[in-house]
Amino acid sequence: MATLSATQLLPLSLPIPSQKPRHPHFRFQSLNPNPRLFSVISQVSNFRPLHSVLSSSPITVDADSEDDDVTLRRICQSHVPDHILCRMEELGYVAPTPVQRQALPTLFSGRDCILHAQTGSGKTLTYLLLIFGVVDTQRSAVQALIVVPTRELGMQVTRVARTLAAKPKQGELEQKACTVMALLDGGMLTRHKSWLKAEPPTIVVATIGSLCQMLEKHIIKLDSTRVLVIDEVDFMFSSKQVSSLRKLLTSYSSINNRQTVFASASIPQHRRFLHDCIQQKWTKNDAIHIHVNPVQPMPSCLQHRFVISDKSRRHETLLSLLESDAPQSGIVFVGEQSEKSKKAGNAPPTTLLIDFLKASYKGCSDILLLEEDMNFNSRAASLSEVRQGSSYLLVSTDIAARGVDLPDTTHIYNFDIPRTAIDYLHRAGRTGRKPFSEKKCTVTNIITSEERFVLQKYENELMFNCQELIV
Ligand SMILES: Nc1ncnc2c1ncn2[C@@H]1O[C@H](COP(=O)(O)OP(=O)(O)OP(=O)(O)O)[C@@H](O)[C@H]1O
Repeated sequence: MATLSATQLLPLSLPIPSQKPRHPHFRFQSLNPNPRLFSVISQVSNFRPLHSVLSSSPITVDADSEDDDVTLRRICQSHVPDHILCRMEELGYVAPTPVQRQALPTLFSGRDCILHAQTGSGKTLTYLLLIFGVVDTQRSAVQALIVVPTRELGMQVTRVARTLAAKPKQGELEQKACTVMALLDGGMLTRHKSWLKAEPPTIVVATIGSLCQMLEKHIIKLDSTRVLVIDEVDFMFSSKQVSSLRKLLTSYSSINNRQTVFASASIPQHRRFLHDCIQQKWTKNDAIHIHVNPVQPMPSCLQHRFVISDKSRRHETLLSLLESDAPQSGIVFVGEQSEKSKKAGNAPPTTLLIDFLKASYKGCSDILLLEEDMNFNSRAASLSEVRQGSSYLLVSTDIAARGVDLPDTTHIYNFDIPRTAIDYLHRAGRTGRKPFSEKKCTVTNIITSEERFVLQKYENELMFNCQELIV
């Protein structure tokens, strides 16, 4: 069966970070920079999974059963309507990913949950299955709310939800189809207002700005909301909109009426976060942290490389990398333009790079740009072109680093080194997104010799090895 040894369910009685962990196994939660310890951790935790020694945890998760053949249908059977399960299988979701296997039974039990699992591990389907299990499509009210950081991620989640919720075939069921509204920055809020007034959708996928506008004007009501999901929760709490988020969690809806789910591949200081969730009443007291594969924060199918290049020669270095890799589909991440450079009237680095690639790289006809400064329509056009194309090269800022699911991406290039290890994890996680595939995907960093120590720091924090490549 799949190794579930690293699965760790943290119960309420967690030590807050300033305290010494109550149980020595808690040390496995931290990202240990020592690669030797990595194997020790695996062995020890194999020997004694944490949740098996924590008798205070009232939840037994089915996912740890010795059943290799467990299917998503079996896990969801008595919770999710059959037509959703059929649709799910038609879409190819048959076997559960580790996070689905581990989290769904807990979610169906009604507990608030922090879903903490690798990029591309299937967290979206996990919380959507919970939602489909809870909502009653006969009722005309917003019963589930999913909050996302960007319009791009919102469109993607909406698309998956709508695909799963596709109207049951005629005569099959008398059930009304589940309606899904995308209430996202850059959308036509007047149209949404009329829709919300006429017949509220069952599920709303929203960015916090647009949502709060609707809440302040009392156009959207959350009294009937039974599930609230905050996706990319660590990013949301570190964004400028944190006060709106707090308000949403405590004033606009109440923990007693809803089940709260937080999801991300990175939750720094997760024990403190869980503690805060309970203290601040963002979740109920028995909220649980489900951490899948904590000893390996990034998918194992990723190969990491670096190339040392002079700043002034990075365009040429990237070009020779592309020519030798000939990637089927890739994303090139470029850092944001500094304020100083903007004030000096310089062209953005993304524009300079895309112009260079269009003029000199012949390996791909679809070279596209995605960045914050583009208008929403152009951003949507870029992404939909990328989704339709069989081969693409997307030049993007970190706007594409969180949540965006382009499963065919085989290569990531960090043209500029990410600012933090967490940014590295999310950029790298735009590839290796086929849960049951063994196919290797590549992450390549173009760095200066001075930046080598920064990359080394990320390697230690995220426990991966980066091989030097000479071009
Ligand atoms: N059970 C499954 N079987 C096959 N594919 C799956 C399954 N669950 C999810 N997927 C696919 O895995 C990919 C990644 O899923 P998803 O976008 O939910 O990842 P995520 O965990 O939210 O990642 P991130 O942290 O990067 O946002 C998607 O293309 C999705 O269709």
